[in-house]
Amino acid sequence: MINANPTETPIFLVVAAALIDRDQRIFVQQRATGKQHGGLWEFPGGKVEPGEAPEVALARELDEELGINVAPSALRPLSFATVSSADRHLLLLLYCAREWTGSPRAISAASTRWVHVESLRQLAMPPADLPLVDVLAQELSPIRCSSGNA
Ligand SMILES: Nc1nc2c([nH]c(=O)n2[C@H]2C[C@H](O)[C@@H](COP(=O)(O)OP(=O)(O)OP(=O)(O)O)O2)c(=O)[nH]1
Repeated sequence: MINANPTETPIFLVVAAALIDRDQRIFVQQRATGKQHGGLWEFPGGKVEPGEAPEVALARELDEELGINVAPSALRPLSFATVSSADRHLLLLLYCAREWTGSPRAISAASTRWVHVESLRQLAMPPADLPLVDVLAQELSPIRCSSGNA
């Protein structure tokens, strides 16, 4: 049951990125078994630490999880989703990025894939991600999430 007392239910702020390559494919990774939502596919990212700016947190997570360097200024806000449970309100901020240095590789994830947005719908993802995939599909047709190099 969702806690009705707002003072007792913290916001759990998570940032994630849709990395988009020149073929309009999106990078996703499979969460390791043993973690919450283990085995499901997600956008790379993670928790915002206290005092951290969201874009800085996301750049840090992309470095830690994928070994790539993304300038916080290259992260463009795309959409957000919320999922409330008894102990927290998950607030998931989705950004997109088309520019980074390095090649994304699985450092902590079980597996990784580059997929077109229509194929994203075939993958099992956490509930918060489902509306975000719809927004991503809208953004990619026609291309609105561009940085001029696509
Ligand atoms: N990164 C990411 N997390 C997501 C997505 N969708 C979704 O519900 N989540 C949830 C799953 C987790 O409850 C939370 C992220 O927490 P996490 O534990 O993976 O974050 P983290 O990398 O900072 O954690 P840690 O393993 O370093 O402790 O957000 C998504 O697309 N990407």
